[in-house]
Amino acid sequence: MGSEVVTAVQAAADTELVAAIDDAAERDKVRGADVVVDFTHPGEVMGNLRWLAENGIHAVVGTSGFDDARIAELREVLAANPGPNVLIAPNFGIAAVLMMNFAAKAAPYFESTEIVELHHPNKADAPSGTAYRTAELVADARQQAGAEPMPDATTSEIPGARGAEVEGVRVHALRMTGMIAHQEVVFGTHGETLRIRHDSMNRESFMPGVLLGVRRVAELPERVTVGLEPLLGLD
Ligand SMILES: NC(=O)C1=CN([C@@H]2O[C@H](COP(=O)(O)OP(=O)(O)OC[C@H]3O[C@@H](n4cnc5c(N)ncnc54)[C@H](OP(=O)(O)O)[C@@H]3O)[C@@H](O)[C@H]2O)C=CC1
Ligand SMILES: O=C(O)C1=N[C@H](C(=O)O)C[C@H](O)C1
Repeated sequence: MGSEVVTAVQAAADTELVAAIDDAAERDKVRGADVVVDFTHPGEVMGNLRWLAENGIHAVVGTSGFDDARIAELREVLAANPGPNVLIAPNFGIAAVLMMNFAAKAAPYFESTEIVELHHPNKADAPSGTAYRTAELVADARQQAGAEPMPDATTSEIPGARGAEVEGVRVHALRMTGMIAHQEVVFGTHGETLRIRHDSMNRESFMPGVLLGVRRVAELPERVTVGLEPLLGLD
């Protein structure tokens, strides 16, 4: 993803590349940048964001691994360092953002919702950040609608057979040679099912969203924004 960002930033007429680094020890090279784009590793990103906040640099983050606890920690870091904003996008694909938005809209109309995400086998984390965020959005929409818990009679299970549970929503992760990034949100109710599917065919597809974030992060009203939705008029 870092290489794709370098290409996209260099190709855009209104952005200039300051540096590209792949090691925390090289952070000094990005001093002077207005914005840093972070596609690193869930275990590294918080250290990077702390350093950027302390050095007054806006951050556009694609790295996965953000749960509520991390967001709360980040807000505390930013409160102690006035100035820069952080935009965290679980997925920069515009169609992926729409898929999550449509899933949240559909969720209250179905008894059951489960998420299947499919990625390349080099992915370090499971479930994907996109699946995690989708589960949060679905759970929130169901809660606001007063939905009952989803029916599930499973009493005997080989661990993992029913996937991971994120806020009551089951998430199933596949790692497959030949895949890039894909997700299907499956809804079921009496006599009807609905599937909302998103496919990323290449890594270039994330770049319009990344550039949108780079251009707009400084003007966001919140210090920490999760999701591209406000930049797309979808919030
Ligand atoms: N939001 C979105 O739309 C998308 C998000 N992602 C997410 O982005 C993340 C990265 O994905 P991907 O590019 O495929 O992963 P890669 O492992 O291919 O790349 C990560 C890079 O970050 C480097 N790195 C590790 N630590 C640091 C650090 N502290 N500072 C700077 N660089 C560092 C790694 O170096 P080294 O190899 O030497 O460790 C490596 O070059 C994942 O969490 C993934 O889920 C991916 C695609 C889209
Ligand atoms: O690692 C990836 O490839 C991707 N990571 C993000 C995620 O965890 O959701 C976004 C996209 O799915 C590609």
